[in-house]
Amino acid sequence: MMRQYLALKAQHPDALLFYRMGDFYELFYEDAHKAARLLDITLTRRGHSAGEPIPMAGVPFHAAQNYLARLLKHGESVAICEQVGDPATAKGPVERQVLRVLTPGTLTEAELLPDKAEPVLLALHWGPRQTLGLAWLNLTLGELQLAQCRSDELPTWAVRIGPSELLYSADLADSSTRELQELQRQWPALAGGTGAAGPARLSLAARPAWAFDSALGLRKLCAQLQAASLAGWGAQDLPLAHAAASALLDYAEHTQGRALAHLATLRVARPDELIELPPSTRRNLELTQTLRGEPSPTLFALLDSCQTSMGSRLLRRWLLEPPRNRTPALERLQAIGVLREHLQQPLRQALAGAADVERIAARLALRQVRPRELAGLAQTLQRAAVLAQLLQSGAVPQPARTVPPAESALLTRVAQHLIPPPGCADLLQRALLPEPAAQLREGGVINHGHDAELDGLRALQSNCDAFLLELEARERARSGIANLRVQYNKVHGFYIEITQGQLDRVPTDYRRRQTLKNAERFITPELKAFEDQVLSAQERALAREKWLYEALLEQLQPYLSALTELARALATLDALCALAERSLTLDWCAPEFSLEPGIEIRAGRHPVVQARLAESHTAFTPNDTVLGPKARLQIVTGPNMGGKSTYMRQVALIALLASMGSYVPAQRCRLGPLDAIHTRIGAADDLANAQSTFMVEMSEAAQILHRASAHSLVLMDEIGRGTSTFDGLALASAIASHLHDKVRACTLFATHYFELTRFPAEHAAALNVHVSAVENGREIVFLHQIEPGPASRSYGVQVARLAGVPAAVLQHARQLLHALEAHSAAAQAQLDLFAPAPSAAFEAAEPWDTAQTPDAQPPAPEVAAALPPSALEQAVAALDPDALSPREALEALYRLRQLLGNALLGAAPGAGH
Ligand SMILES: Nc1ncnc2c1ncn2[C@@H]1O[C@H](COP(=O)(O)OP(=O)(O)OP(=O)(O)O)[C@@H](O)[C@H]1O
Repeated sequence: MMRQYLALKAQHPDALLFYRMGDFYELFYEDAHKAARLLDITLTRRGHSAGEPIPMAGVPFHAAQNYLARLLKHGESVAICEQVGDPATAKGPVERQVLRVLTPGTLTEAELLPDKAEPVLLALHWGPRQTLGLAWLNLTLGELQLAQCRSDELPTWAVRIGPSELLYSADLADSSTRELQELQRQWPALAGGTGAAGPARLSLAARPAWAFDSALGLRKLCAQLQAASLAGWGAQDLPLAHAAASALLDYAEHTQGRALAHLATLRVARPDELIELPPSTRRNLELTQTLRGEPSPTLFALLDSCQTSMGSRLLRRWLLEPPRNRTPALERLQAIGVLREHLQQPLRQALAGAADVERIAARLALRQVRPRELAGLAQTLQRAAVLAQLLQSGAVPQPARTVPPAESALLTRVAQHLIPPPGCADLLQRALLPEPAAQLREGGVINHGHDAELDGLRALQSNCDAFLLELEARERARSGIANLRVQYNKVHGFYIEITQGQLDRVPTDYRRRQTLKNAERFITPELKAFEDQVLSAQERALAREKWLYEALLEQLQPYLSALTELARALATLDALCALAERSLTLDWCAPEFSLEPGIEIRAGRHPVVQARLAESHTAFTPNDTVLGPKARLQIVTGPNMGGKSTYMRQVALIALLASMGSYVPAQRCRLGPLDAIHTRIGAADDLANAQSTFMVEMSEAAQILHRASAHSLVLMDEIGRGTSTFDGLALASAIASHLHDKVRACTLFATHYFELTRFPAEHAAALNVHVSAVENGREIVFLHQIEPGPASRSYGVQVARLAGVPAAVLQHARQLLHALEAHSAAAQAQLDLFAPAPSAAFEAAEPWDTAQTPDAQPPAPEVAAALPPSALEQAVAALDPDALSPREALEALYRLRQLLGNALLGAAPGAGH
């Protein structure tokens, strides 16, 4: 047996081998040690090899799923080895075979996968001159994609693809191996942004160098797609990607133990087709994970009111892969518009409870589908027919003012694909019991009336009771033993039981089977013959059911592509209905797109912050944003906690929602072309990688300066904070200048450096805005309203008070602040800079209109001097100190203070100097 084990293990050196022995899967040697450690199961020993005991650990086969899920979560692969021979007839160990290899990137088992996760397998092939071929496979969707890029772009592509497992050639150059190891090490941090709900670990699997063969890859792809060339897919001239695909397909087939019948879609991914959302953006905007790594509260958690996991998975892809081309978004918006009007409710009701047809179709193709999954499919096909009808006829009460569903090309296509392939549902209903057993091995799966032979065998079993009763009556009459009983148990089969007192009346043809204390058990030739027939009927019925089930899977294969389309239509409809529902519930509006670069948002809200505030019945203050070629950079100032980050993030979230084709949390939104959303927000220390806060901050800033374009949206939150004031200020100014002058991206630049509020004075397309706050005695009240002009104060000490800093420290800080303000020449200069700008300028800002006036800047000191004197100034000028008595002087001082108080409270805007 160990020889057999070692031979099988040699074929799967990288996987843990689950070796089936009776009711257990056993692991030996190193595998046993690893499993004992990862699964917390007992390590035992069995027999000896070369004088040493063999380490062994095992898990019961009926509970294996749970253990498998845990191993896969740790990024392990598992080869499942089953007994395929008949123990009764085997000489030596029963024949065993590895029937399936479970790896993180090739899972299809619903019970081993989180509902919303999609495992992706990625293969890489390095070419000459730092080039890289990529091929990746989503086995659930049956979708294969190819791309070629520069090798230094690997992290960006990896984040976009979100693989659970990565294949590379065993003879990879050292430098590339190091790149891969680096990627694997950083993966938990990067994966936080991928939205990959799979393992946070990236499994690396080395494959033999010969598996990466370009010509072979091309042949395999053509064979898979049943085409003579890949030209139709635009994938003919991608030799590096073909080499990667060759290893990918080989590995996928190897793990599934069969060809991938359902894989019929190929796509070539281009670097510039999607709006770039770098890992930092996905993380900072908390798209699918909070900064703490939790799934909620996030934008995706708020959006996902889907009724099915297929819908949720598709919605997640829409969110994380928004295309630059606006056509898909426009189609979705149009469909949402129709659904909002009249169809959303009944469709959502019909969608609830639909089976995961996407995964079922994949598992059907791989012949791994279970009976209950097929029963679920049968029901869902009926549902899909209802949905198609609802969509096509709009068969719900139509309000007078509605657009028929046909107005949406996308809904029309969805409706067509929802019509179940003719014959498929019938076949399933005829072949399967309405509630089949969970496992085929127990029987009870195939329907009555589907197969005459099975019906005959089953009849034999069910006629059994009648026969036994009849036999019992007959034997009682023949022997004259009134309490004679015919019975059955698992160990002894059928027998006739006679109590001790009656033994002398036992007929001569009875053969003794067993002796008990008070009774004897017998068998007769007739009963024996019956037993053989019944027991073999049971076995034959089970074998027949297995055969019929296999035949059913075969009959279903031609429906695969239609089922995959139907799954996609269900997912699309579900995701669209969810977006329609959200837009109604949360009061969102349809965005418009424009060819002019820029973003215009009226009464925009941060959807997640708003939802969180709503829980405590607190209102969210909506804000406007106007960015365009003539007003492309906003310097955002204001007190800590004032709402700067919220404001900046809401702009990015609204732009992203619009780009994915969702309604947006605003009263109006117009969005120009967008190629990327870059963010530099809050420095997270990367201590594990020995990078300081400042280093992280600067490398993120560097990436943005290199990658952003005039069509990008850039959020910079407090850049330069991590170093000394002068260095930080100098860097922040230089970065803002570069973004403004060279990159020309739409930029929101939040800063606590008040010196930067002078920036707009020297840069035509920059303007100051600030979040407002008012002081009420020593209290600070945040208004969260974005207003034109720079902030006048930072309120740091007040915020520290809110945060519970001890009173003595606050008092000390206040004294220091006064001293600093009084003695610093810089502080004097700042006072002029902080004066509010004329408010009219912001109201008028209209980047779509070239005549707008971003140059509405805070008045420069010399301009201020030209203004008419204020009431306070006039009062001071009118004083004649020499002519005042001490008492009059005191009264004058009180009067001046009152005038000063009025000016500071803003009784006369613009006159506070
Ligand atoms: N528009 C708004 N309406 C209502 N509440 C808001 C709004 N914006 C922000 N808030 C509230 O204020 C809190 C602080 O906001 P935010 O983190 O954006 O401030 P900040 O100015 O970036 O602070 P800091 O400078 O300290 O980073 C938020 O958690 C939210 O509760």
